[in-house]
Amino acid sequence: MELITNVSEYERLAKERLPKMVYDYYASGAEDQWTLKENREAFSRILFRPRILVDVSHIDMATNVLGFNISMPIMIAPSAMQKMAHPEGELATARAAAAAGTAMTLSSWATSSVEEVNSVGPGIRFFQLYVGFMTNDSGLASYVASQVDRSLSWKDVKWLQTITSLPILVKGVVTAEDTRLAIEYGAAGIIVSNHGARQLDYVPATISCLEEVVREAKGRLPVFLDGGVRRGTDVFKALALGASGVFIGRPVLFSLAVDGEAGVRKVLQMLRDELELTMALSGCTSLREITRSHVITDSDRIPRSRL
Ligand SMILES: Cc1cc2nc3c(=O)[nH]c(=O)nc-3n(C[C@H](O)[C@H](O)[C@H](O)COP(=O)(O)O)c2cc1C
Repeated sequence: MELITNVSEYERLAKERLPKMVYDYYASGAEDQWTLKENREAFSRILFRPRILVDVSHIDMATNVLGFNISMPIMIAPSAMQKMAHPEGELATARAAAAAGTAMTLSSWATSSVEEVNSVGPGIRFFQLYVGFMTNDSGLASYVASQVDRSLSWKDVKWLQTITSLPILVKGVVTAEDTRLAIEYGAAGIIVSNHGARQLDYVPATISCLEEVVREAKGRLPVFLDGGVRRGTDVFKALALGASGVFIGRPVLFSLAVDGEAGVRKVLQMLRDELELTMALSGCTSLREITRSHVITDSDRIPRSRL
């Protein structure tokens, strides 16, 4: 096995190993793939304003999501059909997430059932009811998945609350308008996501939409982000712009394809190590200490006279 030193290397290795059709299904984005590229590039335009001479000998990355303690603010997004990447599919992902002490999400198009995934042992798991909605219960999720279809609307967020007391996260919010609606319809949290740039091309990168959503949310509900997170520095940037945590998608599929459970464990460990280093070099000892003033974005660079 080649020595792997960063998350993106798994994509290259997965490309060599996977049937072309499977690789293309995992890797591609919609149409011109502008948003796919932008999800990464927008991160690279955000720069740091590090602080020095802070005692960073102890760094705490633990956090709490909807009442669940997790070891770090990095979780696993739902992605369909993981058995095309590795025979153990979602079960390997569940084991790796549990070992890392973080949460995973089971896609509504998973190749393992809720019961199978739960049988690997305890772990923090979100279950997707349909693209856009997730809850954190097991038994109910499969029931609800069979009830909802493409006519899903905001009213269904309310309806879901009549059949479960579990918190519902709404995924795919990228505007202030939808943030307002998510709050109005009782969402417990929001995931800023463009579904890995696989749906509408030419939507902005998720990291570029994050502040608009965070500003509108005003702390009334937690805001998470996914899309293009490949480095610990990306995680730090998302937290600095107000995210409560991030989810990763393709890195899980690619590392699963290359090395199964061990690959996914390694991805989580590398991101954890990189986030820890970024915090140390920025002068932050806990997630709370990561603030907006630790980064500079495109919008900060627009001269005041033009605003
Ligand atoms: C092959 C593939 C399948 C996916 N399937 C689902 C899915 O079933 N449900 C869903 O909400 N999101 C799905 N997603 C989107 C991911 O949950 C996540 O939003 C996205 O991959 C994050 O971006 P990243 O891959 O750049 O990390 C899928 C993504 C990929 C790459």
